[in-house]
Amino acid sequence: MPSPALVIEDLTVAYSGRTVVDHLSLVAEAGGITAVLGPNGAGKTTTIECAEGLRRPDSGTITVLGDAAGSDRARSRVGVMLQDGGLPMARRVREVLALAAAMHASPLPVADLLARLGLDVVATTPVRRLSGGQRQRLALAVAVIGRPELVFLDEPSAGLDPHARQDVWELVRELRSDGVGIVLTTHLIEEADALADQVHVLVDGRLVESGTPADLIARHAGSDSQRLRLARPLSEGEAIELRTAVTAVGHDVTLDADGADLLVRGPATPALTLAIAEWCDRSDVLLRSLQVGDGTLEHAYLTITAAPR
Ligand SMILES: Nc1ncnc2c1ncn2[C@@H]1O[C@H](COP(=O)(O)OP(=O)(O)OP(=O)(O)O)[C@@H](O)[C@H]1O
Repeated sequence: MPSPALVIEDLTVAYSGRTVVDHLSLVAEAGGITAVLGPNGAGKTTTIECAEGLRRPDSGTITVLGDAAGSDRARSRVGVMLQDGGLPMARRVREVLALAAAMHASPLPVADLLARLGLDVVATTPVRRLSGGQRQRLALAVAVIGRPELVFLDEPSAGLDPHARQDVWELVRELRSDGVGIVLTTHLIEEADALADQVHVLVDGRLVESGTPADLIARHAGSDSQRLRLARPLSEGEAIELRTAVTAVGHDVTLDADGADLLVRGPATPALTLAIAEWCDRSDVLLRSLQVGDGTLEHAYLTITAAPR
């Protein structure tokens, strides 16, 4: 078995005395797609920046392709998707990619990459005139042009339209079939489900769950929870009323309300479904969907991140 692409051991990072990554250990296999998930502020970007060698940890060790993170050898074999700030705004798209290609011994052909990511139509456009999604795709192109062995992608399809997202997913899958390891962060659970071989979930700087998407679904999206999606977020008063309505009909039923997405934990029964529907009718709230033990990664993710710690 090849050695892992990334090994993080006991990583701790604090900002002004506040610990944001807390004794974190995780492994990303070579040639696979590893997704790092977690709520806003969980420490994902901080962790990835340490692995990229862009941020110095307070303690812990990170090994990238067998070398210390941030070492010249590790950097030369890794591709990093820079956010907007990293792109030269005055340069034209093709020029940016040509410059990036010139820094590598055996780069991918610039024209091919432009076409694959739908950037050929803006090849002569200055970066500052690109849309958010086009900049995102250019940043991805810069990350992969040097044929890296491991690529770090921070929210690779954030802000992309559905077609552009499919193009990015296709490129990521092609990289994997070429044996490239990919570590990505995302808030799109659908993206992790579509791409990831392994998923790690961070909450408050700690690793709280790891496994394949199927493992996580089996462990956390059983029939003992139901997910509701409402047409609008509930007020605090409405959330209390709905909580009262569902707990009145079931033993051990609890409700987590976060915006318009709600998680009802407890045995699914027809009485519970009726209580939810009746409450929606009384309160004039449209129920967009109700999934019972739906077996999706999103359901598992919501259960994992809602659990009290
Ligand atoms: N340079 C910094 N100085 C101080 N605090 C920081 C700095 N960078 C990040 N933080 C804090 O560290 C915590 C973790 O941030 P980080 O960006 O790693 O989280 P994240 O999981 O990537 O979040 P998001 O999903 O919102 O991008 C947050 O509370 C953030 O406010």
